[in-house]
Amino acid sequence: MKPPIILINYKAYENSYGEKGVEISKKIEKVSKDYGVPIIISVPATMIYKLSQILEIPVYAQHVDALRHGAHTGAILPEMIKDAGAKGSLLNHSERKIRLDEIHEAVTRIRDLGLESVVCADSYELVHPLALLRPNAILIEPPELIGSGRAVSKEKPEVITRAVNEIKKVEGVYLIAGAGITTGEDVYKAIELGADGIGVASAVMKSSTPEKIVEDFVINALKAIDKKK
Ligand SMILES: O=C(CO)COP(=O)(O)O
Repeated sequence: MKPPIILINYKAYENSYGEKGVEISKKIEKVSKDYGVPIIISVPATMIYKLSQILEIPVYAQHVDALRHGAHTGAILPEMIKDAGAKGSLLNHSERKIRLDEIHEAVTRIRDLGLESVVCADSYELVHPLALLRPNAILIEPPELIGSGRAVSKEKPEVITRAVNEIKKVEGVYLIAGAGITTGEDVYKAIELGADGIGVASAVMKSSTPEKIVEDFVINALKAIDKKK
């Protein structure tokens, strides 16, 4: 059975960068190693190099610009995140949306560079069309539940089940679910509903004991996967 996918999006929370960013990342890596479960962290662009140097878990960017080398002030190109040590990037997050043609270009360039992409979808209807672009995974997240503490798996389980049906139309693309994931039970439920894993931000980034939250998520993800066997 393949391991669950756990993606922690640091966003721009206070402990997403600097010494605090290093500290939380080391704690997350320890849980990943203790349980043998890969945990992806998507970090601010300024932290990619530093964290890639000291960690073995996959470090992702939170966004890339689908642009080529040239006169683009402030741009973050796929080549730049690769050079900094990133293994991949999130794309099209609700808080950082890009156009469909930009998603297509970014996914293709990221793949050509040997990196991975996780494309966010804010409704299940977009899961199939976005999966046709062949990212590594789609992250389904109803925007109204993001940061709410009300988990998609409990509040809108039908979004996950419908997204799971959509992803089946395309082979080899994983489906992960996020928005409001707070407890181990939320994680268990998401995987029970058919997701390959979860995406999370605030429950981890705003916790005073993030390692305990992540451990609880991992234990429950493993339990849910085990039950599916
Ligand atoms: O946007 C998210 C992950 O990308 C989810 O955010 P929350 O876990 O804070 O709801």
